[in-house]
Amino acid sequence: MTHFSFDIVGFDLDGTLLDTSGDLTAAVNHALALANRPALSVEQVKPMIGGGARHMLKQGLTATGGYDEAMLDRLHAALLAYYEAHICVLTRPYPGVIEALDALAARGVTIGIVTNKIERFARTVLDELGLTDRFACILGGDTMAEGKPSPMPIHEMVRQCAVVADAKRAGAQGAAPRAAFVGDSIFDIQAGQAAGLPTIACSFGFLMQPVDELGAEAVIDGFDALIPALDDLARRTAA
Ligand SMILES: O=C(O)COP(=O)(O)O
Ligand SMILES: [Mg+2]
Repeated sequence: MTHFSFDIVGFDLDGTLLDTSGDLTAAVNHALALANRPALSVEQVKPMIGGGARHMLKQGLTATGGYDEAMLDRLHAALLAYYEAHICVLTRPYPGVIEALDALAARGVTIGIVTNKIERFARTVLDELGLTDRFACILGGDTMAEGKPSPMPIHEMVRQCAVVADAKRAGAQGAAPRAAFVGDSIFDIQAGQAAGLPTIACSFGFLMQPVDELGAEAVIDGFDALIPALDDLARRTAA
């Protein structure tokens, strides 16, 4: 008999649930072109994603000749305007995401999102893909006073998901709901661990360094591995 013992699973968005690299690369290249910089490839941009759009643009400008703050402010605004207008052209869920979210829902697991994307943009992409209603909460980089790697938005995600999880587990009062966090960047793993959650790293995401160096409690190579990894992690981290 297997009891699925995480009540709450939090997910990062970019590079974890969704491959947003094509649309983010187009937005960076739009900003770089305004500064007469050469375009970057999707593979060059991927490791620049995960710390929010401004972080990504800084990296793009550094890779193509440097920047000053005034230039960064101007191009950041242009990047966001372009991205908002072209936010879901190439963006798709990774293979197996829908099936994995269905399986979690069937098990009564409450799921939330903590991304460093602007919350409004995260909601727009998820709306366009018809996924918004699956999540008990969607927290962006601008939702709380601090974004990942701060544990602040992870704590808030757990707090909001727990309200839903507790309502589902009406008979199981007393024990706090158990939560895990799934992400692709060092910011995700640091934020999750700082909030006291076991973490799972996605090897297919926008890695800033080799996945084994992230220090996550588990690694998955695809969404077909998510449920077994969560089951295993729940067993290993049971009190
Ligand atoms: O860098 C971003 O814009 C968002 O990245 P995240 O969804 O991986 O947190
Ligand atoms: Mg990410």
